[in-house]
Amino acid sequence: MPNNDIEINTICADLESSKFILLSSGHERSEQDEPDLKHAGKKLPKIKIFGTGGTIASKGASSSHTAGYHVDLTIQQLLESIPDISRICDIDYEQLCNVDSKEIDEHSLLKIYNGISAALQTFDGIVITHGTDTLAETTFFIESTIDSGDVPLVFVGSMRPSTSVSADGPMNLYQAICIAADKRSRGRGVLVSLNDQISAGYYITKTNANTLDSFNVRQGYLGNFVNNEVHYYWPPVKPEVCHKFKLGLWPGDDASSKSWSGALASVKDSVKDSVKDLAKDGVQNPSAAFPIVHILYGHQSLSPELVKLVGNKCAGLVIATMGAGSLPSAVNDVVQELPIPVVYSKRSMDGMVPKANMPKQDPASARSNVIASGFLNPEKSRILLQLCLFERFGIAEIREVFSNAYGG
Ligand SMILES: NC(=O)C[C@H](N)C(=O)O
Repeated sequence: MPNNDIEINTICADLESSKFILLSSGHERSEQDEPDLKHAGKKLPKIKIFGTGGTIASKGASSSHTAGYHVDLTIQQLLESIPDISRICDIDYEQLCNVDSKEIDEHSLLKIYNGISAALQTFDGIVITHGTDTLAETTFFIESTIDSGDVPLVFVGSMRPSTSVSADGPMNLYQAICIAADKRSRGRGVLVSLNDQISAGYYITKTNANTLDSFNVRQGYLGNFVNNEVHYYWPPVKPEVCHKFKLGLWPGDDASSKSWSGALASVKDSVKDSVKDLAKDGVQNPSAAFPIVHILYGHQSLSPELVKLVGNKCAGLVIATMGAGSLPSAVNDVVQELPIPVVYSKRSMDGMVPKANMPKQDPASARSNVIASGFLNPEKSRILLQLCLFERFGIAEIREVFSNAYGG
């Protein structure tokens, strides 16, 4: 069958972007292809697709280059590279930003948060394209801050740029849209679709910097996608241990119940600066700014001076400890003198930091500032601590939140 160009009608309000042509799908259709809901007289699900950049939107110098590429494609161009989906869903698309995910910061997170929050009112499923390097941080943040009810939020990226031989982006995107449109994806919260696997955004971690099989999820994959079929291994479920924060609410200035005056002072300063920047960028909800939390990497001869220096420049600190909470005694001593909460995470990919391994402190004391991260890695611990500080939680409440992840 010839591969004719196909016209897709979308539900964009803007006429200019409400149609696009599939220039070259490279895909011959057959009776067994994706279910044709449109011609079965069924109402098509409405799917919103947000573009944020990443390798999936990148071009390299030649078809054999899989490194040294740059972000260059818009979400509209990405959609033009996938097979016709007009028989299974109506789509609307929007570019939120177009960057390598190393550039995703609090501003971009808020744009993604605001985009998803608004789209939840109207759409049956939402797809977000994203670079893979920090994808797990964004999915953790979104699962922790948005209750999407039944609406699936499917994040997708790729490991090869669009220009490479066997680029994985188009298939990954196609699968993500099919997953978002599939009724069986409802009630599962934030999902990640990559390399034919479906995972929970809360648990996923990037474990390989180069291969197509770049993500790993020790809690197990939720399902897979093979030849236009979505398969789930489990009924709908959301991560039980996830603490939900309400970003829209700024609790005001009454910090009377909190014992962390040092941390709160830093929080206030960082909030002031961030609010200015956010307002400049025209981001809605500028009050939702985040306190600064840094991460330090533990190693032999880690300098207590460095820990002190960094600890005095932030509202919270995460340390990737050696083993299950190990740090040199001199570092433990300095940490306990800091006026901020310090989360002990781990540099090992697997396992957890239990609270039994924290340096001995008097839990009743206002100075007991060390918290175990449980199974959360340093980058997820950082986001969780930021959210706790944003909510102006005191040390006991922060501990309680981390205890969901079996730390505390
Ligand atoms: N595979 C990728 O998407 C990596 C890229 N550097 C990014 O995170 O944006």
